[in-house]
Amino acid sequence: MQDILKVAMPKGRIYKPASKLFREAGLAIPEDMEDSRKLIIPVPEARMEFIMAKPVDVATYVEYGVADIGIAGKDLLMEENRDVYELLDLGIARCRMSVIGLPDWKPVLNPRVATKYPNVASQYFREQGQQVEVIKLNGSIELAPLIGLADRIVDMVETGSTIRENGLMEHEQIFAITSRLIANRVSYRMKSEAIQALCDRLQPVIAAVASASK
Ligand SMILES: Nc1ncnc2c1ncn2[C@@H]1O[C@H](COP(=O)(O)OP(=O)(O)OP(=O)(O)O)[C@@H](O)[C@H]1O
Ligand SMILES: O=P(O)(O)OC[C@H]1O[C@H](OP(=O)(O)OP(=O)(O)O)[C@H](O)[C@@H]1O
Repeated sequence: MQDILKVAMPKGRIYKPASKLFREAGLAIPEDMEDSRKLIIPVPEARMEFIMAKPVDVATYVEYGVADIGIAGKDLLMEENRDVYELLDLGIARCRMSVIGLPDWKPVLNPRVATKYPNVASQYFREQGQQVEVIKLNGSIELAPLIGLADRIVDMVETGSTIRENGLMEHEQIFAITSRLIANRVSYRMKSEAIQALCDRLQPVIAAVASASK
């Protein structure tokens, strides 16, 4: 009998494009899965079980093997550095990680940097040879330079409207972000057939979406 795959599915921003990708790959995933309050959703037709997760927790579930595979943004994979396999770049939820500040920002000694991504920010400035004080925030990061909490921020930019509407400027781009399909290391071996079959179904859909957006 074929294995049932446990999939950690991020709620929120990534959910729609990810579930669309799965459906286009021929997997019978209900469209309204996210609307319900149910957290574990079996989809026997697709031989899958979906675990509806907070995006930041997906890689944790996959590392610990309570989910065989999952979908996570590259931003969180870089920040969390979980021990998981990255199988596919799904090409969805595109944005970038950037250093942002006021347009008239001037270099200061030991600047304060506010971010949701303290590991990413520390590593970036370390590699730049700059000493900074990193302040961890959980949202509305763009507030920090406006209210004098930080000199700069490290945050995501997608359309650029948040920085524009707050009179901020993108100073440097650190890396590009898309969502990735990740797998637990043991599941990757034990359920290799089911995981490979899923990748084989997803790959042409990802390629078609990429070429349509060129
Ligand atoms: N404009 C964007 N801002 C933030 N994340 C984005 C953006 N565009 C795509 N993403 C991707 O979506 C993921 C975040 O999704 P989402 O905003 O739903 O979760 P969240 O950060 O936990 O949300 P919140 O804490 O606001 O509820 C990121 O990890 C990133 O990969
Ligand atoms: O370039 P844009 O299209 O404006 O998108 C970028 C914004 O989106 C994210 O915030 P989010 O909406 O997740 O809210 P948050 O402030 O609670 O993190 C991110 O932290 C930026 O603030």
